[in-house]
Amino acid sequence: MVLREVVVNSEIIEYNDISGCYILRPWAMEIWELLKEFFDAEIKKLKLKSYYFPLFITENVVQKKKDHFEGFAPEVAWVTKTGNSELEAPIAIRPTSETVMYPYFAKWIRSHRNLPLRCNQWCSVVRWECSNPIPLIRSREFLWQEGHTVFATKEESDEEVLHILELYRRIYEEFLAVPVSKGRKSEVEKFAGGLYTTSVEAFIPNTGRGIQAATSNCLGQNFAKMFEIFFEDENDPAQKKKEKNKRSLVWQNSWAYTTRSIGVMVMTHGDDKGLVLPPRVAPIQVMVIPDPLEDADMTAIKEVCETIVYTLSQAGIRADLDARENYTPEWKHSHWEMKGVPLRIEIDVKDLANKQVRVVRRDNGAKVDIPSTDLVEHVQVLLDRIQDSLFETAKQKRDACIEVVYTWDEFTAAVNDKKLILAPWCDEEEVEKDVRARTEGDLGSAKTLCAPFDQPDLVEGTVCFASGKPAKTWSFWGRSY
Ligand SMILES: O=C1CCCN[C@@H]1CCCn1cnc2cc(F)c(Cl)cc2c1=O
Ligand SMILES: [Mg+2]
Repeated sequence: MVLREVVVNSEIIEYNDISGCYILRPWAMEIWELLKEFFDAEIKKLKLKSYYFPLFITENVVQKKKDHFEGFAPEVAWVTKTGNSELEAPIAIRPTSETVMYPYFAKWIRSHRNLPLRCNQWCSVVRWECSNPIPLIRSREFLWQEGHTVFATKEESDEEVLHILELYRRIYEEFLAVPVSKGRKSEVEKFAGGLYTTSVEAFIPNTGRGIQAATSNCLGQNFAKMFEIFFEDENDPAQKKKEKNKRSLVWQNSWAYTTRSIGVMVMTHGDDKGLVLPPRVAPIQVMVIPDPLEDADMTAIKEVCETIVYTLSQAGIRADLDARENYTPEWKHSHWEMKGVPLRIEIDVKDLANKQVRVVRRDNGAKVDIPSTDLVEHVQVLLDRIQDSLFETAKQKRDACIEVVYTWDEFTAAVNDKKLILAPWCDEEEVEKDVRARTEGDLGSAKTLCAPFDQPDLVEGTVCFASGKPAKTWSFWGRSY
């Protein structure tokens, strides 16, 4: 089932009249909140502080940095009037918050005692992209967190970039059960204003496209120069000798993940019955459904169901009961399968008599009768097994798509076979641009996804698949979202 159908049928998304804008319904927001709960707790351990900066950016601020943002100008949405009166100067809606935040970082940072400054905000951003919108994957407004941190030294900055990247890997692999590759973006793909960009990259086997899952940038001192963010570093011996107020430029990072993560999960695990939710992000992990025969004692069955829901909930399992009388059990089974609920518990009079329940797994359809005595342990074991099985299955599928190539012909064949390509590369920008040009097609061109930190051996003398020059690094290539 295609993404658009799954997200609507599973009640994750409702389409809205503005193209590229979507309503996130509870089934999406509860997943987002489970991810946020984990990530926010982790960054609070790193002493990140919560901020909220304005949605609006004055034109002169955006124009002042226009050289930096010139490539993005077409995506910026502007407010030009209120009521019937034109605004004197148009106001931009934030597509990202560097230009909103950094003038204040410059104001707030005077000495090294103000450092590190660690700012995170949970908000939405607007990017009026014109390429075809895809719910959750490419929308004109999306939810994200954006972390913006400021350090006195490059070492602190480098270390945090990787710490945050590991949190993003955990979000995908431990919660969404999506395998991702950590790596470094090429000079062409990196955040233009930064020093280097690291990312976690996912891959969608069905479409054969890579997708950037989250990004963690080291900005170096580039934005410090642009926004004049200095600090007086009494510890710097050089400053002792020179004039008192010799100041140093700060080192900065910025990092984000978005509601795109939910879309990647849907595409990774969905099947022809609809959504398949990894238990750790399932708003409901177990749905209890009474399965009465005609003249069954409904009250007795319902009581048992309510006790089961209560017992599971007390154990911290997100369980619910669907005892609606206006729907048949069969309707309910397919409804909750469509919504991807990991486990279904069916109760009928036979189960009542045998003091057991029937548990059905959403991921592989397995049915098992378990005693209603040690139900909690059984259910928790099953949920953990589903979580691991979804990840392992997705990892095998993704790994089966990886193709190692050494020549141009092997490369183009692999692109057409919708593979995730691993190729030795000379790491030259011009060569990457050339590959993109030469692979242009109606399905889009191939580009670098990342140079994985986990590098295979690069045998001496290996040449770049595209240029024939000495290869410097292995890189993932492919079509992408
Ligand atoms: O990736 C992150 C982590 C969180 C904070 N931001 C950076 C860079 C974002 C790049 N980027 C991405 N998209 C943009 C769209 C725009 F319209 C404008 Cl004006 C700027 C940008 C832009 O800078
Ligand atoms: Mg963009």
